[in-house]
Amino acid sequence: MQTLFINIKELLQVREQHVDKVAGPDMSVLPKIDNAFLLIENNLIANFGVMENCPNLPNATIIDATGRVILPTWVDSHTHIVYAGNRIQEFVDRINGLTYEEIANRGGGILNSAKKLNETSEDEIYEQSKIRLEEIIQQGTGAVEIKSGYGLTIDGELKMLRVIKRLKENYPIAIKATFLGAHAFPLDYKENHSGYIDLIINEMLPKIASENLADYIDAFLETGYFSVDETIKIMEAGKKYGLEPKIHVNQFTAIDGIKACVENGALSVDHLEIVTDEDIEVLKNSKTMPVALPSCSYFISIPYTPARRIMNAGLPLALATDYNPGTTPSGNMNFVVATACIKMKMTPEEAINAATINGAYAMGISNTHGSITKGKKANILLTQPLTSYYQLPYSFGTNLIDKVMVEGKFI
Ligand SMILES: N=CN[C@@H](CCC(=O)O)C(=O)O
Ligand SMILES: [Zn+2]
Repeated sequence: MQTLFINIKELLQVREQHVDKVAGPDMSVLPKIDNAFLLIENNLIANFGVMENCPNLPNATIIDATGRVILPTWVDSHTHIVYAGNRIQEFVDRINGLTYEEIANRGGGILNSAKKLNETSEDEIYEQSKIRLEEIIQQGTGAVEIKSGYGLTIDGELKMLRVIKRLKENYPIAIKATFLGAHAFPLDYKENHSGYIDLIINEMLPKIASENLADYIDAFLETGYFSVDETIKIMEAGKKYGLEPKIHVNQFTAIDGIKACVENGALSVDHLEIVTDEDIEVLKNSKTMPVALPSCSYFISIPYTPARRIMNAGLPLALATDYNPGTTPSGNMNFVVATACIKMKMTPEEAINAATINGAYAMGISNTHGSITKGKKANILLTQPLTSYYQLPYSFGTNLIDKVMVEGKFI
């Protein structure tokens, strides 16, 4: 089956040669073709170029994209979309002056979600979560990483990961599962951290590995949550089962966690709202992708990740949503890209690179996703007619996505 898009106003993120990520000054380069064609064959990108070279294909389905922009679907490398219920009351409590930390100290926060999750059946969690997955696909996300971490019990964590597995089986987009048992210490282990870490390492991980339920391992490395040494233990244990680390770090405090993550070969370090010069130094010459989550900064009023400092140091940067019930009840990558431009002063080119090819790197799929490259998955966004792609972040409150194609099929 062939689909041929013709007269595309701007075809973005065109990479003739494979790149797995872009860093430093290269982030400001977003290769594009004006007045382009794009040929999809079955589920793959088969060809593209300027309209003068457009092939004549009488059997193809022709789509006239006059005035419209086409780009790869967003790659959201950090979410927690499998959860039960919501935390709307905490949202109002924060408006009334409580901080995220104060709410957590009162038994709210992650423990509040864990209580709800453990009281909810797997089927019900699946039903609630699939609504969010369907929503983000319509908003243009074509690949997503989903974490556990609201179980904090053996059964709860397994339940979450089985829901993620069902989502993987039932939806066409690429999904990676991350085991986040080390998200918070359950109340029973408040004074017995080593007991909970033993539970993760000796009970949860072997079961998860035997059912092949996770691709990555995560921990919330933060003051008041998991220390550097505790996180190192978790990362080392995960790696023994083939789970590469992707770690929550430097959200509220900088405690040399990034160094530990880099030394343990983390694929990504995520949040980075508070970053020291030493943190930036250790990321240089590493394979670790820094990931910024601007919707989280927006929603709970914490600093934005210093994108310019990171990119000026020659580093790459990815953007993701962090969709979760506590700090970011939104999975809209269009909003993430716009907020990165408006609040983090990323250029549209940098933000789109961060939300496509670098996001793909941060979920280990840049061979197949994140750019318009021959042989990659036919995952593309067709916009409404636009002045130019600058309108994507500029008209930040307007839905400019007309159609989403995943693996060659419109969703
Ligand atoms: N910071 C840690 N985890 C989530 C929030 C978890 C929650 O509050 O439910 C995050 O990435 O923001
Ligand atoms: Zn998160």
